[in-house]
Amino acid sequence: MLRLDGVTVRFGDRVALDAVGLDVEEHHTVCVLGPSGSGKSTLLRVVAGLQDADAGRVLLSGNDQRGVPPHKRGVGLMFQDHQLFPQHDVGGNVAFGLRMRRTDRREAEDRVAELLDLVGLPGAQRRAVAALSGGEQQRVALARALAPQPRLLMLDEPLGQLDRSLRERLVVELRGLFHRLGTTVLAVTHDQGEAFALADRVVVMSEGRVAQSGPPLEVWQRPASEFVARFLGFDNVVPATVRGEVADTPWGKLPVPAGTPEDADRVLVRPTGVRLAAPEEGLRCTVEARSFRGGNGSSVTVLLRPGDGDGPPLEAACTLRDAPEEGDEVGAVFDPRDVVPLAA
Ligand SMILES: Nc1ncnc2c1ncn2[C@@H]1O[C@H](COP(=O)(O)OP(=O)(O)OP(=O)(O)O)[C@@H](O)[C@H]1O
Repeated sequence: MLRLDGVTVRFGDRVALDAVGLDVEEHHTVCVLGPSGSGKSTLLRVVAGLQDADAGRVLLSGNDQRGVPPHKRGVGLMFQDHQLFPQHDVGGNVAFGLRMRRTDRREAEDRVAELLDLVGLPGAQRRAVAALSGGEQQRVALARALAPQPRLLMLDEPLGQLDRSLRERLVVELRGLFHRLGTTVLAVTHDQGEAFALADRVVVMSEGRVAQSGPPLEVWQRPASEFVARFLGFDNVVPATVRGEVADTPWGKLPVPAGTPEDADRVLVRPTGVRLAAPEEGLRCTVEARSFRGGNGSSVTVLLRPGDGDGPPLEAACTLRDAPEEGDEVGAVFDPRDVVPLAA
């Protein structure tokens, strides 16, 4: 459906996109994830035709889009701040794209009603947009973007402005909606939770390049680099020398999976892979801090200071019931399944 091939965009001497390659399959949702300034919005703008590429090609259904104006690309774009028209009511907003295409009035009314049902705002046609909550405005913006039935729907921080509980609910609803409609979606977000919940595939960007791309679970389980690991919130990353099934690290010799390439020069230890045992077992540590994370497992993150005090701190995850107190001495035992070698 969509292919980017070596797309480069420069602003003066700043490279916003650096030879980006990306594929979005029909009916799939792809989420582009990355820190501020990594080039996410520029990527959407290039696909929409709002920004020219300095090099490379954008193909939609196999056709090079060079020179094709935005309104002829058949893509829908929903921006971060949803930009509803305050002078129009909800129905007028949703019907906007249909009016532009001179859709028959009766047909447009039916389509608007159908879309408002879909986004959970049945019968809201005559309501003023200013009188809607943030979440309701977001739904109207979504209905408006879906109305002209774009072959590709692009969302820029679709849930950016909303509070956490509403976002978590909407993300589940959106995923269901896109699956039912068979919509092909390219979304941009800096929120990894949102990306992982919404996407069939995530693309992590760093400084205008694709740092990693793959199914959410794969990226989560096997971050390709220290950058991706840290961006996903993993802080247990240390230098390592790999020999066979052992990595030599500041936390001692850690088990790594068989077949780990010896050019791996650091390892990530997922906090869930650090088991807390008696001090004489494993790496001796002092509990420096603990913070309650909530959630169903009542999880606690425990910050450990290894014995001699000069090694890097180590994070462990455990349940509230098993959490040691600050100042306790414990032994850290590493589970090889949660030790992830990172490529140089
Ligand atoms: N019109 C412009 N003129 C000059 N530089 C620009 C322009 N648009 C973007 N940039 C620069 O290009 C880089 C990528 O910007 P972009 O907006 O694509 O990042 P982003 O990942 O979407 O960031 P954010 O999450 O903050 O929206 C940034 O360094 C930005 O400053």
